[in-house]
Amino acid sequence: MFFHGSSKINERGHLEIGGVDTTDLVKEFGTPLYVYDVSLIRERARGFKQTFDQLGIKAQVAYASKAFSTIAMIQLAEEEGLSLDVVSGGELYTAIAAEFPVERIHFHGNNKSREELEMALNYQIGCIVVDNFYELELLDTICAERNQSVSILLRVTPGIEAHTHDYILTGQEDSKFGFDLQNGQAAEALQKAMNSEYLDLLGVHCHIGSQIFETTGFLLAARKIFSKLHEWKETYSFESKVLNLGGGFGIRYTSEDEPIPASQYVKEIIEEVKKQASAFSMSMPEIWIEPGRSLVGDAGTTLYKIGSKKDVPNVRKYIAVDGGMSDNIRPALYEAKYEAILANKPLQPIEETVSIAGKCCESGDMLIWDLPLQKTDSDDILAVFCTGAYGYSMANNYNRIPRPPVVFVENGKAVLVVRRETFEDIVKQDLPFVQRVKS
Ligand SMILES: Cc1ncc(COP(=O)(O)O)c(C=O)c1O
Ligand SMILES: N[C@@H](CCCC[NH3+])C(=O)O
Repeated sequence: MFFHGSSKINERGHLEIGGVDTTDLVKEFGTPLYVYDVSLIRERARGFKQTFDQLGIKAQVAYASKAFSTIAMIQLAEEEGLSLDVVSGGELYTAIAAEFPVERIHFHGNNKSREELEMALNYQIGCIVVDNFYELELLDTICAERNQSVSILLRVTPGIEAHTHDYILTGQEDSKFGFDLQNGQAAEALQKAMNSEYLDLLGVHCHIGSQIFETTGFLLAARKIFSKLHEWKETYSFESKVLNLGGGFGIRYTSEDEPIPASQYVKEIIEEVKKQASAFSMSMPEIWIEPGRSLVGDAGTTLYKIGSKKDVPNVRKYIAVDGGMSDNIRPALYEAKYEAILANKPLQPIEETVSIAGKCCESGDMLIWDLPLQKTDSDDILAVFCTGAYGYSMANNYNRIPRPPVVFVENGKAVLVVRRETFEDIVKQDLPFVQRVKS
């Protein structure tokens, strides 16, 4: 079993995170419960930033807030000097509610609405990452109506098949995202942006996918982009001030995963960009990256209570917990794998192999298949590791299950940063169809 960050087994023989006993967390906040190890998030953020600083490279490390967007998390990103990537009006609203410095906010998305673009312009955020011709024209029109300029990047698709799950690939030619680099669309977008009175084109952006374990894809993307940038310099006298290479750095969900350290991704990317810049006699652009998962993924642990069991003799033993695909849809969506232990008795000998089921009304609502575990009793606490990215942010109310609360732990203190949803919250938006007359 691999323990992340400050997670360890304490003298009471319980799982402890951030200096707080998880059984105490359960007593205070109930289950299911998302627990975040704040010092691990800080460590990850500093790791990225320090690598750029040590190598003297002008950079922005933007937290891709889609991985886990809450006011507290955005405040933490601000404290750590990160920039912020948002992909919707809701994520932008959260950033504004957290009073995140607007000049460090970058707005992504393949179908931003007029309202969302206007919201970004109202707040005068740092940069809009333009994804397609529709958006390019719409943004230009809105800016002209308001006589307001805005900094933009163009999202390009370099035609790279990174090695990851198909659903989280984004840099390939057949993708809904970005302007194709090879077929002339990116060059057409470049000219349109350069001809606009209101769009200040800072450079290009690309994001090749998520949960990527090798640097090859990033380096290949940098090479392809540079060769285009060189062409664009010769043809259009365009020089990219910024090169944003996105996020996607892989993390260790299970002991089979072997991610490389964040610093290595960054060092290799920098080396390649330097090499390309010098080969084409171009000036070194500012490098931006957008990690999401690698900042928060392994800092999150979900605590569940064990409930019902079902033995299918000679086949499998199902053990159900009080959450499931409503708080972690990743196993159902991507066949994502997780590791888990019993937080209240992790030192007891492993006695059986069980499969952890959620409580939703779906056969596919399975959190972990074939997990070696201690003998369980009802009310034992199951801790599933590495749920910090795309867990809470993709949580839903399927079966009208309230979303769990989020607790930040650090230096022996626990702070509730998202309260548990209630049944009242769940019906809050509902309106009656039939008006009941009170007698
Ligand atoms: C444009 C963009 N930037 C950054 C990210 C963050 O990716 P990850 O969480 O894998 O670092 C994503 C998600 O894949 C993305 O689409
Ligand atoms: N939501 C995905 C990653 C997609 C990232 C967004 N472009 C996951 O849980 O792994």
